[in-house]
Amino acid sequence: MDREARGHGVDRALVDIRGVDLRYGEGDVGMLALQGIDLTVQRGEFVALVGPSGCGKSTMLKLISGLRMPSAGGVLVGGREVDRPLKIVGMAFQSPALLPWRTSLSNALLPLEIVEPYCHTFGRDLPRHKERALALFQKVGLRNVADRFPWQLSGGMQQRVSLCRSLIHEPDLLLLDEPFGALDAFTREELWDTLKALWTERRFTVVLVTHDLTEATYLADTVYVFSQRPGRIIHTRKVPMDCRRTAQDRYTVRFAEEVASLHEHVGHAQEAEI
Ligand SMILES: Nc1ncnc2c1ncn2[C@@H]1O[C@H](COP(=O)(O)OP(=O)(O)OP(=O)(O)O)[C@@H](O)[C@H]1O
Repeated sequence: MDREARGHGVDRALVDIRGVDLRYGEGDVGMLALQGIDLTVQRGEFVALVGPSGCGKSTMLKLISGLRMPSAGGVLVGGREVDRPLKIVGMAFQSPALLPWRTSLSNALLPLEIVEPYCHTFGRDLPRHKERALALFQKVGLRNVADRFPWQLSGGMQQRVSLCRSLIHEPDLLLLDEPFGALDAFTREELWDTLKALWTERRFTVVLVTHDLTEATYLADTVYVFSQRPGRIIHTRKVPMDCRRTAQDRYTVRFAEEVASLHEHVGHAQEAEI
């Protein structure tokens, strides 16, 4: 497809997934996890992937980050075919997975120690990196925890450190796999606003996997609903920004209708034959 045919929108795409199938394993023991996926994420867009358990949402993140290659079709990130794990990606998961022997600050700095090009000058740039990490800590509501170890922090604090770690190298693309799934409702909602504020300020591109339709509606510009395995996109929903600007918007009829509509589509996905 030439540039004209792809149109202006696709030219701004950071992630462009075309006709992708992904199969785990070979032959009779192989299993088709994703089928015929076409999905474009624009630069600065916030996208959520929802759908039944096992429909291939996390597999989508593995494809985008280059941890898995498609069995058919192609994945472009920043206009380049993804053929190896990407460096421009930040990732956070349901488990914060912090290293217990490192302090919070040292955990947050980890990507700078191992990701190119930062790793080459890590020692020299450490004071500057620390300053940046502490500023990020402030932004996500972490105070006086830099020298504490993960086991001295609450789950919510650990997840905030994990969020800082995923953003410290200023990635273009943030991939989030149910990062708030294990938190209590109050902390989870606080972190939605933390993430929203960071995204509004920095406009990185986000792909969020979640089971929480309120979370998807509140945070994402576009929500993709996946079918049961093999995962296909069965519904694409643009969420109007004016119904999700502030936490109070979540209690409006308009917002509730958005969530209810998504719920219906996920319900159809769950009922559908495999
Ligand atoms: N490394 C792997 N090898 C074989 N099968 C796998 C592998 N990883 C995932 N699968 C299978 O692929 C399918 C999709 O898994 P995936 O984790 O992407 O789903 P998901 O939608 O993220 O699920 P959940 O919502 O439960 O986290 C599942 O059936 C899973 O068992």
